[in-house]
Amino acid sequence: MLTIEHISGGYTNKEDVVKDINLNINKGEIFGILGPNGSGKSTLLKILHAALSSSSGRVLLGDKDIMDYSSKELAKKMAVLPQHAETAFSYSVRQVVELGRYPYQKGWLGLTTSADEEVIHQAMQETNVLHFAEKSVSQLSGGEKQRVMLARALAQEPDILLLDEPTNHLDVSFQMSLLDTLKSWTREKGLTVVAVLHDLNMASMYCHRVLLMDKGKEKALGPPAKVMEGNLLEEVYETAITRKEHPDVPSPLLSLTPSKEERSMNVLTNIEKKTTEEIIHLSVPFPFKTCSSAVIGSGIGWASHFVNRHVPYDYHCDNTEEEFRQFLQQRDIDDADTVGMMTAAVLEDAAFRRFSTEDADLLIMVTAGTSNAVDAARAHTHQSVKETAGTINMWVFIDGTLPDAAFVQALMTATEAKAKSLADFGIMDERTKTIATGTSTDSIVVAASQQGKTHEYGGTVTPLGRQIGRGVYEAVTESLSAYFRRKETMA
Ligand SMILES: Nc1ncnc2c1ncn2[C@@H]1O[C@H](COP(=O)(O)OP(=O)(O)OP(=O)(O)O)[C@@H](O)[C@H]1O
Repeated sequence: MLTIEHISGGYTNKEDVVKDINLNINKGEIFGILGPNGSGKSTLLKILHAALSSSSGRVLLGDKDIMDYSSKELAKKMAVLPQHAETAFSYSVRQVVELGRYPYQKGWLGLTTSADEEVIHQAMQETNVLHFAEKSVSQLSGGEKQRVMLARALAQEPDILLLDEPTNHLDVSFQMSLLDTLKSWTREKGLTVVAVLHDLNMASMYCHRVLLMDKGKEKALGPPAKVMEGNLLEEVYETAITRKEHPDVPSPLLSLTPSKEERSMNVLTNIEKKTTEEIIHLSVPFPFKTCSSAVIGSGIGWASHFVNRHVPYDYHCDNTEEEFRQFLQQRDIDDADTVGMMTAAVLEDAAFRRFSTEDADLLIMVTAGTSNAVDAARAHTHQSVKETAGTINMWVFIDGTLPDAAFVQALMTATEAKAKSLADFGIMDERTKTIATGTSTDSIVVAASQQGKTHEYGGTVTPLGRQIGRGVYEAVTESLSAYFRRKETMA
């Protein structure tokens, strides 16, 4: 629909600002133009709608060069929402939107027909500006003005909508609703949208394809999943950008990383530890990145407090998480900054391991009880029973930087080491009469300072994994020994 053939251009004869851009934009596509400040995005957009002529190359709309269209003809095909939309301040919202119909009006009087009125009404409805249609544009907020200008562009009934940073005055809710609306117009009306966007995540979520510009040239072109590669973006934007995957849709999610403050040395040696009959509470001086199955703070997150709470065997609560949050709040522990677990094991029997070697700097804590011992391989053969709070809880703190894969590998290594300890004790799943691999309510957190040494991997034979495997095995074994001793004494 829009063919851009080797376009170069700029503002003076000296140097082109846009250099040799060559691409096609398809009907019904949302096409994003990305790039740092001054990379030529707005200039390219101006060339696309003939507001600026190119020094070489050409832009075809259909089969025809855009320079061969009259301005009225072009305005019927293409509407533009510029970066700094000039508004006639004494005009009402309705009058501004009416200006969008000028390409269709005949004669210098420019009378609007009832068909025009209908289009104007619809454009105002779709941009949600109808309720202030009679208000002066000068009385509107930046975001409201933006919507009015969009309504004016829509009133042109264009095939292509060119937008220069359309979301820059809009709050997140309006940004999403604008882009959702544009997306539905591309599907329902076959509208084509070309938008300069600064927000990489919006571009990732809404654009079919993006052009990443750098110093006037194409740096990358294609679907967001291909173009939005962390290293490429870091190179172009000269800033630390991390790519993750969006939790709900298959689009990359880009996050910026502020420069990190100087952190404390020997953080695991100076960790604050408080143990009572009721809780083990460890605090680190700054939040650690956590990957956990705990009651509080499960999943991936950040936490500075780690709580292992003793509860009776018959502990029962309909809303365990809520009750636990209240428990923490009553003790002045910030529940939003905590990974919290429960156990029926006696906290005095907790086992700690601390290794600070060239390979890794880590601290491990384990409490263990085996009343719900289960063989994971055969659990399917018996009905689940009511779980009591007998549990193996494991904390693995690492002073180091772990990518996500290393977190997952560390979890695997720790779990395997725990299972080995149970096997060495010959702990049985009472229902299947086979060796148990854990208990049905076990919990784990791997917490990393995300400073200093990077551990790319945490598998069993990696430098980090070896220490985790050894430490967890030893700590589970020590804690289980104490548990059995206690049981024997009580018997
Ligand atoms: N009217 C103008 N006259 C002369 N030079 C201009 C003009 N407009 C822009 N430029 C220059 O052209 C270059 C590209 O500007 P352009 O506005 O296209 O960048 P951009 O990628 O849209 O930037 P931003 O993200 O800051 O909006 C810049 O160096 C800018 O100074």
